Amino acid sequence: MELDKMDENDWKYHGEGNKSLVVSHLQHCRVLRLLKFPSEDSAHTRQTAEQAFRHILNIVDYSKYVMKPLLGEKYIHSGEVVKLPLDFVRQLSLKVQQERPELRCDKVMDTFSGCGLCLPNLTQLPLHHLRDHRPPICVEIKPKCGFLPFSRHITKECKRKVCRFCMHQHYKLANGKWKRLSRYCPLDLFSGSKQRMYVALKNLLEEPQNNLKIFKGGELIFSCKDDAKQQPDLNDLIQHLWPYFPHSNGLYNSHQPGKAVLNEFIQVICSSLLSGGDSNRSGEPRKMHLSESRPHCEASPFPRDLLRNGNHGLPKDSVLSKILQVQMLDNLDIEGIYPLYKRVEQYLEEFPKERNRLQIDGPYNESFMDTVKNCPTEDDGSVEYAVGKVHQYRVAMTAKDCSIMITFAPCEEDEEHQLNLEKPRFTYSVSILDLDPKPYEGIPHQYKLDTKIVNYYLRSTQAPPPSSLYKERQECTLLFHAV
Ligand SMILES: O=P(O)(O)O[C@@H]1[C@@H](OP(=O)(O)O)[C@H](OP(=O)(O)O)[C@H](O)[C@H](OP(=O)(O)O)[C@H]1OP(=O)(O)O
Ligand SMILES: Nc1ncnc2c1ncn2[C@@H]1O[C@H](COP(=O)(O)OP(=O)(O)OP(=O)(O)O)[C@@H](O)[C@H]1O
Repeated sequence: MELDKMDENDWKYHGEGNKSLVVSHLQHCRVLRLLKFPSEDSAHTRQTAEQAFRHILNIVDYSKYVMKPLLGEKYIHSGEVVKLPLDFVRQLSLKVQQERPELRCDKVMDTFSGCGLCLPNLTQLPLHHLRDHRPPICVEIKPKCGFLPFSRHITKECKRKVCRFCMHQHYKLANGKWKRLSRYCPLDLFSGSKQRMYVALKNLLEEPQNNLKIFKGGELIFSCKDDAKQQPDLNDLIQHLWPYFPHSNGLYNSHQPGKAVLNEFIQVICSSLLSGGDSNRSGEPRKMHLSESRPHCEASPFPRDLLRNGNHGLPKDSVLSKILQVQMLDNLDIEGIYPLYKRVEQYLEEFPKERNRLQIDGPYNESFMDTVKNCPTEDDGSVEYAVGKVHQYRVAMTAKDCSIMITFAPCEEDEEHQLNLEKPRFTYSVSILDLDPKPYEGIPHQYKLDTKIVNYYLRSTQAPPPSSLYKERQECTLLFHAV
């Protein structure tokens, strides 16, 4: 890719989140990730190219020196910062505008700094794997927080029983962010039990929201609809998946062949999420167990009587286990972190120059990583302890908001990295993306949001219904029983 010969016609819109917009190259397996800003915020126009460059460099350093050592080399692609011609970025911004979903248009692409991040296109597989005519399928999952908080600082008992994702659903529905509740529960996905993972993935397929996207040959084929009222088309997905699971025709006596295809598809996803674990002497994968946290969320639709105390847990080096371990660096919960944040703030008010030494805004290097790894377990009242815990919390927040990309394609018998399934065989790769640092200044917002989510959940699930509704409830108990 020659940076001085960039042509917007070589790129197309690929996707976006809250903070960045991604375009993919038409020929090469590359994407460009460009930052976005609130459209009403003209302040970013004053951000110098130098500051923007530093910002993106911080993102790369954080991925390289903090997240990579914690999550494992093999899952992370940190990318490189590139300086792009301003004219190219402006033309690109105009070109992609019509493709952007309406709900993301509250922000505009950064067309001022000329800085971007160049990464491998993870929805594709490197060419040498592609001996088959069927293009790779890529499943992107944003799993969110996979454990129940266990901190002694928690003041609301429900946080120990119902996971943040399930509680947050009620708040999102009330705010109009989504039109239907998702039945996905992260604790099921992170359980390591194939049954529970199956249910979690099935629920993601039924209501993907922003937690599931599927690509075929790099093109998005399944996600939440732009019009949130519409449900995604599972039949359409099945049509796309048929050629990858041809023998599923024979399963289920062909009564529900579509169901068999989805069933196999889910199994492939489960296997890749659980793969990568090393084995102990008897060949059994080493497991990670959640000793500190209750392993089941009371709001999950998974039937309680099917919960067994079997030896589940996640294989130790699997992508899910790696992410969960980093998420669990948040062992004080926001309720325990907020007072420590205030301790740091007070200290910085007195000694503003200490901000750099304490690496509040980076740089994200080995020394930052040392503070994260070697933070004392007991509070000695020092600012160092407070900063260490705040750093750990922010790292955990990144892991709670990252995405996993599983890309697989049919392969030939002798290829490495095969999923260990009877038939068919796939070559696959698993990566973790969106590993940006979460801002230190975001902590007060997190504290308020946590209170809102919990209070809203308690009000919406425990409040006595309005009197007229109550009458109806008594008359039709069968229809209105609590879920
Ligand atoms: O707070 P949450 O759990 O709602 O997470 C936010 C995400 O919402 P979600 O609940 O996944 O739909 C949110 O995602 P969406 O914009 O809703 O797709 C962002 O990922 C946000 O991170 P950032 O501010 O862009 O760095 C996320 O904010 P952080 O809390 O990770 O900073
Ligand atoms: N390296 C990559 N290869 C392929 N697709 C990518 C890559 N990086 C990002 N994408 C796509 O672009 C989308 C947006 O990217 P990303 O999640 O990094 O945005 P974000 O704005 O940081 O997200 P968030 O809303 O979580 O803050 C992703 O959901 C994914 O589909």
